[in-house]
Amino acid sequence: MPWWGRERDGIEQIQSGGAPFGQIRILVVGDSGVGKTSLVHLILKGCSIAHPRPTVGCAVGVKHISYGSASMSSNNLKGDGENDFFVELWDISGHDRYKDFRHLFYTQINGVIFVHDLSQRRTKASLQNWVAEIASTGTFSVPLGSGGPGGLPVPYLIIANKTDVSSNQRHASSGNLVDVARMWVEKQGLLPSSEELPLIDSFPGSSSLLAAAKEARYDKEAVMKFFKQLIRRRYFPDEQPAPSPWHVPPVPNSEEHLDSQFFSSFRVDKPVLHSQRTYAHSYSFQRFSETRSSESDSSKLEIAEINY
Ligand SMILES: Nc1nc2c(ncn2[C@@H]2O[C@H](COP(=O)(O)OP(=O)(O)OP(=O)(O)O)[C@@H](O)[C@H]2O)c(=O)[nH]1
Repeated sequence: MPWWGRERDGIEQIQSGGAPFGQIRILVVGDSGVGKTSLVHLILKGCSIAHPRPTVGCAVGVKHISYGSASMSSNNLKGDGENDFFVELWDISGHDRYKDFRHLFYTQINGVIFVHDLSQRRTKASLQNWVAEIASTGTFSVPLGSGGPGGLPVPYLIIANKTDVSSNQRHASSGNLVDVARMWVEKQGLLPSSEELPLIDSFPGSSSLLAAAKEARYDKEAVMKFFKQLIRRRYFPDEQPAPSPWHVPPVPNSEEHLDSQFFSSFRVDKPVLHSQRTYAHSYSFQRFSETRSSESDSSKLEIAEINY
């Protein structure tokens, strides 16, 4: 079958004219007001949003990125080994009024970005509730075989926001989180040297995500790596890095475990993106329903599966 006619796991057919090769879906969740919409706007547009409105239900933004794969090098449209993908960012309202039906948006998830507000400690603690809610009601694309922390079977990223209004908390808590995150990646052998890993203690100085965006000096590389990892997992599983021989410490439901996924540096990337629209559509995909004995399986999650 010719490459442009191949369909696998929802891959969109490629047509001459630049239709995307495929798409991945990422939920952006966290309590109301932590800054999810601001973050999505920043990722999509490369600039801050002055007065974000509270999200009604869910808003979907789409980022268009290129991904290069060895298997595409000889037959891709561009001829340069890269093809285009859509990254859907599903910005879920954190307001309680949507609690009863927001699970309708948890369909065919490839990854999750959790956002919390450093000035509101409870927003970090409540990430566990978000994990549990998504794990128990969501359907997942390319789920991890053994389940993940809290039963969440897809890779995730945690972003701490509002460092400007909580510089004390930031310094008290995030430094060692970044160390742990760096250690993870280095042990994975994913990066030849730590210089290539943009894991710094949040934004430079005491600036916030918004301030950093205003000054156009935020580092988005970690987020882009996350996106590309999800593309690879879905469309090029044969190109996954070799599994790591070591595992996540057995703390699947603890805050510390979530902390260890704290990647918070950003850098400006060319804003290619574009559409943001209100989404009020529910799908009826098959639910992911793998049976797992969560505690033991979760504790053995391969780092390679959930890290960059
Ligand atoms: N000081 C500061 N304020 C921020 C930052 N990020 C977002 N905000 C503000 O926080 C408020 C809430 O931001 P949103 O992006 O709407 O938060 P949300 O998580 O999408 O909220 P919901 O739609 O209710 O779930 C807005 O007034 C933002 O301007 C930041 O880094 N620092």
